[in-house]
Amino acid sequence: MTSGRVNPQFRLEDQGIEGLGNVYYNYMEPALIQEALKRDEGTLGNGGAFLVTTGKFTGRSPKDKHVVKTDSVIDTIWWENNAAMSPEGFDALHADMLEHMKGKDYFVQDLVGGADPAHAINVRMVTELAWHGLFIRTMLRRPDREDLNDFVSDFTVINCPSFQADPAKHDCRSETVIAMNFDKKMILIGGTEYAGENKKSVFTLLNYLLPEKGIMPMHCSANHATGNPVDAAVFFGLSGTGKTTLSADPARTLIGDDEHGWSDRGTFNFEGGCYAKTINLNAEAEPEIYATTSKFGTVIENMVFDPETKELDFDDDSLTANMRCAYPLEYISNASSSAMGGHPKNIIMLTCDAFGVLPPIARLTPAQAMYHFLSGFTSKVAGTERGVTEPEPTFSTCFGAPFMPRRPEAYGNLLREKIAQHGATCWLVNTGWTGGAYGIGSRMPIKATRALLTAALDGSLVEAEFRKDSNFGFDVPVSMAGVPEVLLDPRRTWDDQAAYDRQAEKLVQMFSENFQQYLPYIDDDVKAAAIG
Ligand SMILES: Nc1ncnc2c1ncn2[C@@H]1O[C@H](COP(=O)(O)OP(=O)(O)O)[C@@H](O)[C@H]1O
Ligand SMILES: C=C(OP(=O)(O)O)C(=O)O
Ligand SMILES: [Mn+2]
Repeated sequence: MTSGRVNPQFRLEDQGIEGLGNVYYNYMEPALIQEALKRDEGTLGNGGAFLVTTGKFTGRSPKDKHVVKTDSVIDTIWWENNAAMSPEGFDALHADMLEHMKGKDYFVQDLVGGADPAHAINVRMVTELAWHGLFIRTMLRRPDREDLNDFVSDFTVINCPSFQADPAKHDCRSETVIAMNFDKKMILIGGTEYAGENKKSVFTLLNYLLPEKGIMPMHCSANHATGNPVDAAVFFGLSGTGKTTLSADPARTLIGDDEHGWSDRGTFNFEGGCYAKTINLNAEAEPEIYATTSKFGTVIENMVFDPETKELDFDDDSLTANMRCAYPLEYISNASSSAMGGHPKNIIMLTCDAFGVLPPIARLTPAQAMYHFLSGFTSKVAGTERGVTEPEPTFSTCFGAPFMPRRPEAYGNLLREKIAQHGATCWLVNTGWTGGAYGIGSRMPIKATRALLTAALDGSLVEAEFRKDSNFGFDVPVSMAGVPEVLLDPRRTWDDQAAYDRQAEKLVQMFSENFQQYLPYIDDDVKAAAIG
């Protein structure tokens, strides 16, 4: 049996996917929730939210992500960062997955990645779980119902959590697999229920496709001054650094919380929804995000709740610290309906410094911005990747290495050209530790980060007095209304200032060692901005 709305010329059979049980094409939210409940995939929460747990996998499995080594991509993929899979391994995986799918029900969502129609791609998501259908429908962009009648996908993603890969046969690392085949225009996901893999696969795909069109794909959130889309800002950052939290600013209009493109026309969201962390989510501090957790269709992943009242426990991280809610952009009252904005006037690079060395904000020259973008210094935050249980310092180039199929310079050079062309002001913002390293100090108060960002974005911060940081060479404001002055000078926040100096020296050394790999690829001005 098949039901729902689909292009009659582009059914699963037309893609060689046959022998399934029931196929549900483009079911809308209430119908997906009904099917998910029927299958006991989760439970209904307050306001019609849908609550699920994902078992063993509650974060991404970056080591299980593979790119298929076909001739057409052999010279463009950054193989040091992307595990290869042989075409033969992929074909075996594909065949075995299709066999495994036989007789089982599947959900198909025909969706769009990219809010700017000029640069959008059609993505068909085929999911074993009804709630994965609901998740990805929430997260990507939903075409008009009528447009489904002639929808043909550019790429197809099949997500089958009950499938277990065989490393010997499928040329992968474990039973969990995310395999991207750019020639066959297909992504196969197996052995994990963590919903984030769905959206980050599409992101990785766009990160591959868009640079060829001169579009800079960015792991960033974005917003603009309310009433003035031309005054846009982007916030780069690896998972857990504050993209979602800091872009939801009541004083500004939200463009998106995680993945954007920068074209000749300005910034555009790839997605139509947000995916926020709910750990310690607080109604006073984050009222808008908090409110989405009791709205219809919000997908709530791995949160502990009271079975009688369905009340959520925001402090209980016993399932994972990476508990999440996924909701459509419209659930944030000041979200942009077009999900587009102008060329970024300000570029923020968020870093979660677990060493407590970096200042809460620093102004970067364009060369320093390029240096920090390529370096991507930050921490992996607990729960976001399998095996990470406490903040783990890392250099994640482009602030999103796990999602970058091309070499870092491909993205770095595009960003650099665009910064030069549009005269963006760049900032490095530490949302990590202050008053000592992780274990001694504390996380930067969100209030201070917000106050500094507000001043950066409204133009008042550039007027402040700055000091040149002797370790890192960037400009740090000396004082700012609403922010305790001591906070601006991390050395003074430490009890033991000699210990600060030692830690800073160590970090400078780490930057310098990490950057060696980029020296052959960069210009002299960026070399001059290098640290150490
Ligand atoms: N100074 C700060 N700035 C931003 N986030 C902070 C700060 N201090 C603590 N946090 C917490 O860190 C987490 C940031 O996560 P999130 O905004 O989801 O990051 P991302 O979207 O980049 O993955 C949130 O749980 C937030 O409450
Ligand atoms: C969905 C994710 O992204 P982020 O934490 O950057 O929002 C993830 O890393 O799994
Ligand atoms: Mn986020």
